[in-house]
Amino acid sequence: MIWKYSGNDSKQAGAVLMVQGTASDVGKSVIVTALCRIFKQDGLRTAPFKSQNMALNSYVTPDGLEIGRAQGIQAEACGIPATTDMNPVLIKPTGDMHSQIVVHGKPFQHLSAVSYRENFLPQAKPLVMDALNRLRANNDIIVMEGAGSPAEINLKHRDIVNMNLAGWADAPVILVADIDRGGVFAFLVGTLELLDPEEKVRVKGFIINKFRGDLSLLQPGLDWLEQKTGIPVLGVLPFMSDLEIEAEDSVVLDSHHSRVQTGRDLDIVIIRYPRISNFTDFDALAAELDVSVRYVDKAADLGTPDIIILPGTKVTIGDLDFLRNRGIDVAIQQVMESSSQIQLVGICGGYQMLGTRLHDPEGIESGRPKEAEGLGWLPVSTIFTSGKTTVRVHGVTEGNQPVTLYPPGKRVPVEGFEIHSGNTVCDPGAEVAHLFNIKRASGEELLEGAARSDGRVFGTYLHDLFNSDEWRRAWLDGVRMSKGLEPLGQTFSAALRKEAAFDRLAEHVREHLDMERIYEIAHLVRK
Ligand SMILES: NC(=O)CC[C@H](N)C(=O)O
Repeated sequence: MIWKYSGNDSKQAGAVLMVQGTASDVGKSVIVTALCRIFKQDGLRTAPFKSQNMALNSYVTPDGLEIGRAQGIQAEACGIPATTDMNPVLIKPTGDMHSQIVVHGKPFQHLSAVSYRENFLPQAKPLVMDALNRLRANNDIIVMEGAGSPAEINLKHRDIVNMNLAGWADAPVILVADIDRGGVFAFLVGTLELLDPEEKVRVKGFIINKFRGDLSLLQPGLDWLEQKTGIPVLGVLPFMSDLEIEAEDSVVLDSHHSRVQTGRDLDIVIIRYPRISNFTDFDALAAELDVSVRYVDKAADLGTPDIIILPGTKVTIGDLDFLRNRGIDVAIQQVMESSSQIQLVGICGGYQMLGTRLHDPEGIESGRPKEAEGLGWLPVSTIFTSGKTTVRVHGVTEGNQPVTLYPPGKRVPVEGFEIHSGNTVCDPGAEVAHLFNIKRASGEELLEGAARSDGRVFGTYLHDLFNSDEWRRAWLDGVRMSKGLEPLGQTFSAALRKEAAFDRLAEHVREHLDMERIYEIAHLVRK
């Protein structure tokens, strides 16, 4: 079936449809992901767009630029390579009311919240509109996503991501509310109440998300809502507990991700510091049937895991202070001494922490020059410089690494991406075994990562590493064998699992939303 955009500027452009929410975490990005997959399934060239994203969870585009993770994943749901046009402005909070502002995939400036609002935002309209218009020129529909709530009356006049943007793009808006947290009618009616009349008329439908219960009990409320507002409810989406779609924001770690699974053979602890980056790196581990993953931010909760992982962090020295203030460094030391089987792993910022020293003479990470001693598990040091490496990589395991990590002599393929300002080198006179022989998408080849000779401690810059199926299983099986357990030998394909999750999500959303009406709202007509 062929759909055609019949809107005002239909000659040169694709359709636009915008999803906004009554609050953060109501499920906007998952609904955008679902719509992206549905439109793609229906044969439309589809792209996601979020003008400005605030997140520490990043995605590296095939051309080596950084955008918000959610837009990268949504591009995958659309079946297209991600570009920075899909998220031209990324705000990465570094703490102290400051953020690194990433524009079209490259660090632009470190700005305070006030200076971002007063100096950056007034100039940002052409930047975001050019990006959107490029996407429209090459696609049949752009699924746009708002941020937070469009009714933050104190912020509205400088808005570039909610109703102002909808106005510039003449985009119809669907407003999503989360019924699970309660107050759904007040959220919807209250949001409309706080919009200006010309903003209000942009709202063409509601979606009630995360519903658990009996629809017949909700129906009178929905009828009332439609009557009161004159805006249709496009559907009620039942709560989906096993989404298996990467979450956008680490607030989800407060809920389902931190739930403790028990009775699994391998217990993995991920240290959760305040500026954890790319926490979705560990989703594939959590999906292994013999693994439980726990996020821990207190020394007392460490227990005696089989593997401790220090994940990536936006601010390595700051989060290292956090870890020390909470005694987590000492607790890790004690756990490591309690058994010779436990492994300690660092990813990116976590790898940097495992070393002996961290130098930030220019204040790249937090705006102030800093120096710190590392945890001292690996004889490597890190220096932060203004150049930021953002690149996809692929490679194989190095031949000479400690045999405890993999079957000796076997080269196992790995892939992932790097996002860091720090550069890590071996300390003078020391020796480490490298983990991987990698090739960056930029062409450079290098030996990456470092392992202690007994293989119990290792660190790498590679995010997304655990989605390398054969490597993930070989490593976990090595840990199993060190515990006297049989290797499983079998695993799943993380890539196929992701595809299946997109399709399952799309099916769920199709079943419960009035898609015909949504096509109409987007001015898409069958030809
Ligand atoms: N992604 C990360 O963990 C980044 C680590 C560190 N903040 C750096 O920029 O080098």
